[in-house]
Amino acid sequence: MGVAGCGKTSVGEEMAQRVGRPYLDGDELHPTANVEKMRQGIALTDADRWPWLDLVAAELARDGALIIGCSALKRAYRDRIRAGAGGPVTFVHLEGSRDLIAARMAERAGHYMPLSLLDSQFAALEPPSADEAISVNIDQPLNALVSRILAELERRTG
Ligand SMILES: Nc1ncnc2c1ncn2[C@@H]1O[C@H](COP(=O)(O)OP(=O)(O)OP(=O)(O)O)[C@@H](O)[C@H]1O
Ligand SMILES: O=C(O)[C@H](O)[C@@H](O)[C@H](O)[C@H](O)CO
Repeated sequence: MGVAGCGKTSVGEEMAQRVGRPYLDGDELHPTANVEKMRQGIALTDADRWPWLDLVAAELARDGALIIGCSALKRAYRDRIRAGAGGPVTFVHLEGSRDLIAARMAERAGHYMPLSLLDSQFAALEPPSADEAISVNIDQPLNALVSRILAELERRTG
């Protein structure tokens, strides 16, 4: 979880490869209207996000081993996913500064999400506390970042 451009896809795909689990990008579950809104530089509302969050939860209910990338910016969104998943969900927050994420988004080509929406992403973000999620700083190479997450998951779940 985390704001646009924080690394959900990159980290999720790398984690999936390392642990041999499937990865699904939450972006693929957005209704077309949501994608069109974002493409036009209009931030999603709660009403836009609820049906999408329910699809994310349904995927987790279908496969509890799934690694899924989802912004899950607000506490209520995470609660909705937990409730719909019907089993334990571990959130990993990819934390980074606005400047670092803006720089990475500016370099990324071919994505519908415009840099202009980044401030609205940070405005909506309710960072999870330590008892709600694992938080990792994204200012490190991808491999190190994924190793840190896997070590923390191992420490928590054994
Ligand atoms: N640890 C890292 N170090 C350097 N670059 C990174 C790292 N993680 C991701 N990136 C780069 O940052 C950009 C954003 O990453 P990515 O697309 O994975 O983020 P995202 O959270 O999935 O974005 P969105 O939610 O907008 O789809 C990409 O160009 C990616 O290659
Ligand atoms: O909740 C939201 O506003 C959206 O999910 C966005 O975060 C994007 O889907 C994603 O991050 C792509 O950039």
